[in-house]
Amino acid sequence: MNDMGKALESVREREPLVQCITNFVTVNDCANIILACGGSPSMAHDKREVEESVAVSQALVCNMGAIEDTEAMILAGKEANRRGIPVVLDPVAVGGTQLRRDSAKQLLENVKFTAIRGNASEIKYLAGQETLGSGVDVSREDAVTSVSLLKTADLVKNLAISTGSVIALSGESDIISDGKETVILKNGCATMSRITGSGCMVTSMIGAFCGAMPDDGITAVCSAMAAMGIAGEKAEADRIAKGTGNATFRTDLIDAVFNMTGEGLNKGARYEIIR
Ligand SMILES: Nc1ncnc2c1ncn2[C@@H]1O[C@H](COP(=O)(O)OP(=O)(O)OP(=O)(O)O)[C@@H](O)[C@H]1O
Ligand SMILES: Cc1ncsc1CCO
Ligand SMILES: [Mg+2]
Repeated sequence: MNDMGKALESVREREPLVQCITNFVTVNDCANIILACGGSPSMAHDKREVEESVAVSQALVCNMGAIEDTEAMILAGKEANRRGIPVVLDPVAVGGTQLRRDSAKQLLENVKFTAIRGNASEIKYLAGQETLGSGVDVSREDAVTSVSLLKTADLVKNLAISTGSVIALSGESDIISDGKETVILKNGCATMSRITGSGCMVTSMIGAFCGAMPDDGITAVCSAMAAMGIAGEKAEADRIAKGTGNATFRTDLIDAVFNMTGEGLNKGARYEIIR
């Protein structure tokens, strides 16, 4: 993995246009977090225009939250693959319903993803494990503990090898692997799971970072996830100081990404690399 601070600086220099086909719940937050880290968002999602739209972008983000856009995601994903534009997948609630299981299968069969980011229930489902998560949040039983951390890191690494994608499993610790390097990131705070969309937002940021550095997926994904975690810690300190709740936390989280520097990212990142 290369320098995270430089990765953030390169997003700000290159201002990648990030085409997102995402859900109506968190779409505005995703657009604003892309702007906060230095990218430029486009949320066009109609199948009649996505190929044209992705052709002028530096990255594509496909988020399964609202599910109705699978056809548009495949059209856009294939076009991005043809052009060598990185594609990022957020498999929201993938194991939860037959429709989502089928959509994910179709997406993975038709599109090569640079990175896939999901919570433990979602990533474990993609790795072929039975999971208990049925909604968009991780189930208590799937959440990674200190006991299951290393075993889960193996699962993430193996999924990276079998898909050829950088896999990021988010949670109290984030586990990220490209099959060669596996990184455990320890930033963030529990309040991040008390707002909707912290996952969708970090996946959108991964899109921006991959757009700025398409040839260094592991650095792009780790840097975006560390930036999000550090921003969560800043927003949590603000929340405690002000006595506010999750609505203000969401705003403070986006502000903290906006105000983050490369140096702040390097100083704040807490991680270990397992080989
Ligand atoms: N308990 C926690 N401690 C530290 N960081 C956390 C915790 N829970 C979540 N996070 C952070 O929050 C972000 C979102 O991760 P999470 O696993 O909650 O995604 P998600 O379930 O897909 O969210 P959503 O679908 O609501 O957008 C990640 O950056 C992750 O590191
Ligand atoms: C709550 C919710 N429902 C569908 S998508 C979404 C956003 C978090 O994944
Ligand atoms: Mg999610």
